[in-house]
Amino acid sequence: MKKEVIIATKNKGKVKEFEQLFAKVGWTVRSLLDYPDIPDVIEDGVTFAENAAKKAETISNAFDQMVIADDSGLMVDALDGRPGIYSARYAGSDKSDAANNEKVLLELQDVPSGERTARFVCTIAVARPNAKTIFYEGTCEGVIAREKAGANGFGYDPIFFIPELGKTMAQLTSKEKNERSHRSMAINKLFANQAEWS
Ligand SMILES: O=c1nc[nH]c2c1ncn2[C@H]1C[C@H](O)[C@@H](COP(=O)(O)OP(=O)(O)OP(=O)(O)O)O1
Ligand SMILES: [Mg+2]
Repeated sequence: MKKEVIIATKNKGKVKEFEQLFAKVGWTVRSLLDYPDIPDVIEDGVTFAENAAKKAETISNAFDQMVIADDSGLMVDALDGRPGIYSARYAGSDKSDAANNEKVLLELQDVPSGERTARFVCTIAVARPNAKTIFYEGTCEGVIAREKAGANGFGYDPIFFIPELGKTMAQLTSKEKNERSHRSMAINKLFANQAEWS
């Protein structure tokens, strides 16, 4: 039988990437996009891990089965790590990627090239009935560009420039993004440690 995993997310960009990443091991992905009536989980933790755990555990309790959640975001050194856990709603409650990107670009307007370092962080939580939630983290280093470039991906991808490739994350193919992204690094750890959760 084909294996199936539930990911506690409503983010279409994440769902697409998880589908691609889990396809490598022959698993299919269900997400909260398949269950539109499930209310949003309030992300009131103070760390990526707390928010990931809350999303995974709430939905695991609802389905009484293993559920994976992803809490992720952009940490900009010149902004003392912001937007961090507030990445999704950085420019307001409507979670607009365009507005979030504009806000970061504006805040970094006067920051010189050498000081625009940033990283994407992804914490994945695996929640199971009657078991301790476990976590896998991945990061991806880059710098904040001067302007948006590229149309692939989602979120802050158009302003996240990877110097070694000379491209923003949004200029990468999904295969290229999946070879280096914070999300794929966390998922690789999850796959490598399957004995811990299955
Ligand atoms: O690969 C990425 N490429 C670009 N931007 C990214 C990426 N990964 C996370 N991000 C940004 C998007 C969002 O502004 C925030 C995640 O916020 P986060 O709360 O984890 O997700 P969300 O609210 O969009 O969906 P959900 O909570 O249902 O999983 O970080
Ligand atoms: Mg969220």
